[in-house]
Amino acid sequence: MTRAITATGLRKSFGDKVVLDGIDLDVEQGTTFSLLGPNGAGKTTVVRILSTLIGADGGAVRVAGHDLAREPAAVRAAIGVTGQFSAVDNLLTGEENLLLMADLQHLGRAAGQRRATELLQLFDLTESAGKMASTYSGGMRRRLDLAMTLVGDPRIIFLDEPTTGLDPRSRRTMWQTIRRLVAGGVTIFLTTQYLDEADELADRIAVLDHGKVVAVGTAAELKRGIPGGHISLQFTDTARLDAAARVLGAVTRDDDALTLQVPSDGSVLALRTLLDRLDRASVEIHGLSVHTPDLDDVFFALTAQKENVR
Ligand SMILES: Nc1ncnc2c1ncn2[C@@H]1O[C@H](COP(=O)(O)OP(=O)(O)OP(=O)(O)O)[C@@H](O)[C@H]1O
Repeated sequence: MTRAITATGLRKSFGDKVVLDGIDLDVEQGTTFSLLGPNGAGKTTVVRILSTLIGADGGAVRVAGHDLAREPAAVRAAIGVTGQFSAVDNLLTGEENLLLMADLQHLGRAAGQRRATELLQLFDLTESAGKMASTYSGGMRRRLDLAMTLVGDPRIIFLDEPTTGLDPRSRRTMWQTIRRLVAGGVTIFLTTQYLDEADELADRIAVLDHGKVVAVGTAAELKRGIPGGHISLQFTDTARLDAAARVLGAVTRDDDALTLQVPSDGSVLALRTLLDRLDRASVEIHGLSVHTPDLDDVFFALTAQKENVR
């Protein structure tokens, strides 16, 4: 697999505040990579460095095959960036915003117009193309913002919290757009605070906390890597609860709710073994639920409670 982005030992401080403390990242071409982390963990700082907006204090970075320190212009030509704050000019129409972007990228009048028309269609903005951007909803503005990023047909796109503030329907539309781009071979570097978004879109996820990558892998690998899976059993009375606790040994019990929690890897085998043991001891259960760790559990297990503002 070809690498779209590699970063090794990336470091950045603002004054005496260490924001990135030697992080490594590795993103394959044509995939979605998500950087997760609490507020202030350093996600935007990573995006700003990888997209040449600010310099790093140390480390080596290659983007689209180019050394970031030596060939920033070549990196800039290969990437698109949409930040947390919209680049849309409110005093222009949607189409004019796209044409302005095409002009800035020296696309030429005819090619620029073609690209603008194409992107307006792709982002479902054709009908509102002639309206002032100030009249657009938040979701339309986000779509226009992303369309503007795509004018130069970048192969690597940095999306810094692209769905913050969007309603559920607009988020879904943005997710579909991102999937379509990746299907077309584009690499997406996505920062988000929404765990479901990373779970839904990312091929690989890195969790950033206090300037360090504390875990990296697929969502499934991250979930397997933390404890938290358990089977919860419910009983009709304390006698049965006591009997089950004796049979099963190391359990967490909640007498008020008449439940026991048994650690489990979530496999069918673990469930069957547990039920067999209760069966053999003739202990009847009233209800049962299996809890496998989700990305929320991963996030809470891996990131510190203390806010990342130092
Ligand atoms: N230009 C700057 N000068 C000083 N400190 C900065 C600067 N930019 C970022 N920081 C600090 O660096 C840390 C990381 O900020 P960053 O914006 O990268 O975090 P983040 O993970 O993107 O957070 P959020 O999820 O809130 O956007 C924060 O403590 C922030 O205050």
